[in-house]
Amino acid sequence: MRSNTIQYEALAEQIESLLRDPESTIAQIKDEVTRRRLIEAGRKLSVSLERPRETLRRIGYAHLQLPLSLVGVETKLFSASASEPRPFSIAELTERAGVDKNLLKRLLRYYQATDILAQNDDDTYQSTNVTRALSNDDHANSLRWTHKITAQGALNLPSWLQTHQYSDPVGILPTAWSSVVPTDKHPYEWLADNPWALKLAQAHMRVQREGRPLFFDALDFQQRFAQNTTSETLLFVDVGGSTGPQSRVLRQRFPDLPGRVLLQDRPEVIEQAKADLAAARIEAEVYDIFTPQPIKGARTYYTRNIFHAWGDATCVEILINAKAGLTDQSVLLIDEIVLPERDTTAQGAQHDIEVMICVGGIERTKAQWENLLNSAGLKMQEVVNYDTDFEDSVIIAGLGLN
Ligand SMILES: C[S@@+](CC[C@H](N)C(=O)[O-])C[C@H]1O[C@@H](n2cnc3c(N)ncnc32)[C@H](O)[C@@H]1O
Repeated sequence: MRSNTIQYEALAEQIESLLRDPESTIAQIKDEVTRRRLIEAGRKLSVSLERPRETLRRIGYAHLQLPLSLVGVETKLFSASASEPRPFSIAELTERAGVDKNLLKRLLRYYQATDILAQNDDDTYQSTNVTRALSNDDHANSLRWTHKITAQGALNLPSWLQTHQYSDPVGILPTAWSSVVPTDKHPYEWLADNPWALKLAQAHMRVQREGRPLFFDALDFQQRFAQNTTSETLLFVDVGGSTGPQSRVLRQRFPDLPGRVLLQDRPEVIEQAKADLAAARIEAEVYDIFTPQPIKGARTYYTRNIFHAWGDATCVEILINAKAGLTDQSVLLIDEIVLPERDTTAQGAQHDIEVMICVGGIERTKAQWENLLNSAGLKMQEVVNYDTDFEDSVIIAGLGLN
């Protein structure tokens, strides 16, 4: 019945007409929900129409995307072609990228065929939204991180899981990644010894958050946690806050809110970030989450993407240490993915595998979170989902149910 009413040829022509001028298509789609629906529907339709050999090609050649993208980044081919909104000849790109002309023609053929660059005629190419996305410094560092770290572990995952008899690798060291890197240190210790990798990791974390909503968008921080404060009130303790993206947002959104904002992290991170943080009115101190929280009675203790790096027993230890700071007036705000029991998004599931590979971590469901909190003698008060694409949520926990 349904197949009689749908005109598939007309539908294909309609989609092709959208692709003839992608820039104006993007400009015409005004709302984010429709844009996301089109992306998901297009992706799922494409997979569901595949014949077996097409499935094999999609999966079997996926490994080329990352290294080939990195070649375009490192040669500055992408940044050169995205520098101006006009076509570039192969001769011009050869000069800018410093790549042999014959090699460049082969690379450009791959980039055109995989929609990374658009080809205008035999000899000219022009940037697209994809080329522009790959031209940004943080994005380049995120690709370098993925290439050097996550991809190595991902390629090693089948044999690593087999070696571990396919047990759930939560909290197991060495991880799939560190088993291919010459170190017996925990990945965080290894990062501390390798500043080049720490820089890439921080760029990767920034990029992952780009354009995504924040918990501040779903919760009125001032209304909920910052009534009747003075300049001495400890408003927000950003535990494992890295370079302080969230503390900065708090200061920017509530510039006149009286109270202190304090960021805690490992020594090498604090050393690198403290001058910048001070300029943004954020105090910084070294604190190890494996010791009891020395700051007592702050309004909020905030952690983002900390617990997903650790197994359950370690998380309970960190929570018990966090509890040492809490009073009845305090809450713990745990900003992490909370996976649904069914129909998880690809983004949420990919993050789970990424933390498994890199640090032996796990993204958890609501029931798993509640279990962890109860084991540490804490109560889950509320879970506020603020990004359905990534399953991002903030869990509000405390000494009691409130
Ligand atoms: C995935 S990053 C999250 C950073 C930040 N919360 C954010 O969301 O952008 C994890 C952070 O935990 C910090 N960390 C790891 N081990 C720690 C420890 N033992 N004590 C304090 N911080 C730690 C790392 O240095 C890093 O900044």
